[in-house]
Amino acid sequence: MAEPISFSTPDPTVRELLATHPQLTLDVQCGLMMEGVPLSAIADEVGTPCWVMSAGTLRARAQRLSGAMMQAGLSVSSHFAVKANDHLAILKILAKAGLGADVVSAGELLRARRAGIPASRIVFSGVGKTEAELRLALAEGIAQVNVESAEELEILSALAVECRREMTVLLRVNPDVDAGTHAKITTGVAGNKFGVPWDEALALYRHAAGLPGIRAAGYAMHIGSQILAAAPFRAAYARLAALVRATREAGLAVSAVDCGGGLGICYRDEGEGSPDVWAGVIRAELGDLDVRLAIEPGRWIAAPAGVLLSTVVLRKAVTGEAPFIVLDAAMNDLLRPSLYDAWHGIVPLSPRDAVAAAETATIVGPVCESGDTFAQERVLPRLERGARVAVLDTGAYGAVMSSTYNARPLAAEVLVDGGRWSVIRPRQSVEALWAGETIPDWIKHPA
Ligand SMILES: Cc1ncc(COP(=O)(O)O)c(C=O)c1O
Ligand SMILES: N[C@@H](CCCC[NH3+])C(=O)O
Repeated sequence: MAEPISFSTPDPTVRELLATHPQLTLDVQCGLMMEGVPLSAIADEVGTPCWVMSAGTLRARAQRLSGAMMQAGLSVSSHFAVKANDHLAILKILAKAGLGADVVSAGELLRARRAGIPASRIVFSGVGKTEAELRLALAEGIAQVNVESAEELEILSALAVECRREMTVLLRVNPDVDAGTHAKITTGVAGNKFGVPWDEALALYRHAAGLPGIRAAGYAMHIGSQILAAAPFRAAYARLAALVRATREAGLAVSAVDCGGGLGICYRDEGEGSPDVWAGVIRAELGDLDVRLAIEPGRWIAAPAGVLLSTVVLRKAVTGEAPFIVLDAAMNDLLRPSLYDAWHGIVPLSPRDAVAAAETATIVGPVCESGDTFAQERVLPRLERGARVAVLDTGAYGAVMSSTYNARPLAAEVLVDGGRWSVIRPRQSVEALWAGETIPDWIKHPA
């Protein structure tokens, strides 16, 4: 019989991870804890797979970010990138912490409004806003639309005139700066679909300033996500500052600059993006422009606040190779490893989930895709059938990117807040999967 691993001296793979994840603690008896709540108790009651979010971590990180901006002497509006986590409870917590919303669809706009975020604190980004979405933005009277092309500008102007409204517009500029992140989440190099090429931006801004229904107020930028170094931000903001100065020299007013989001977190051992460094770069490059400054953080605030709980369905031995550990969570729940080869920490929930010393194993989901792999040949405490684990840093781009592929219902969602916790979205039923589907009569009853 294997000796249980002592959680008072946890396995080094677990210890190293938890050293960079202070939002989670380890209790000798109860195992992994979030805000004093044993995650195994949530798994017992709600079952797995199950997303768990920490309200306290969300609040602390939102405060840490705005504190860093203030410390740098900046007055910056923060608009949470709703795409990172659009649950109403999460948006409500962040709204109460003083954040507005950066939205990219009518659905996100309406979610933000539903969560109580005032229209005056909502900005609308995105490369392909439909006419219906722009009409909604005008009708709601949101703070600003970040326009991404000459074509969008014309459409918005015509709609604003038709609706007898005026919309504040920031032109999203593509600075052609490599954010040094994964190619699929890089948005600010030439060839990306996002924004207006920076050397064409002034001409378009001049045009915008003369269009009816449009109030050209400034420029926006977002160069990518999971950015850990200061250099890409510095290079991009320097281009933005030069553009603001050139625009003013051309006799046009500029009153606002939106710096985008993108600050990265520590998934493994890479260290996390520093809010102080980010604030310092904004201050150095844009601080003396006398403009309203804004940021659009998503991942940095929400990712470390969440975990995905899962159970080992079975161990599959492969002669001469690392065994497969098949979880009940899959790529339909957490897509990031399949889509970006993203690394997420995996930690046993309690001492009884990790009964033997570490081994090398490949952690997969049950979906019929070879890409449904959470971790390739990872050294982890040995996980037996029925063992439960937490997949870390899934509070951003986790539940929001889920699908029901392979007819797998959406997982339950739980919110922990101090000692309390509550299910904030029950597990989807199997029946709900086909609830909206109909079979035409001519197929049901062929003549
Ligand atoms: C326009 C825009 N703003 C903000 C964000 C948020 O980025 P992050 O979650 O990396 O902070 C994104 C996503 O990358 C985005 O596309
Ligand atoms: N979905 C990406 C981030 C993309 C951000 C959207 N521009 C991720 O999970 O890392």
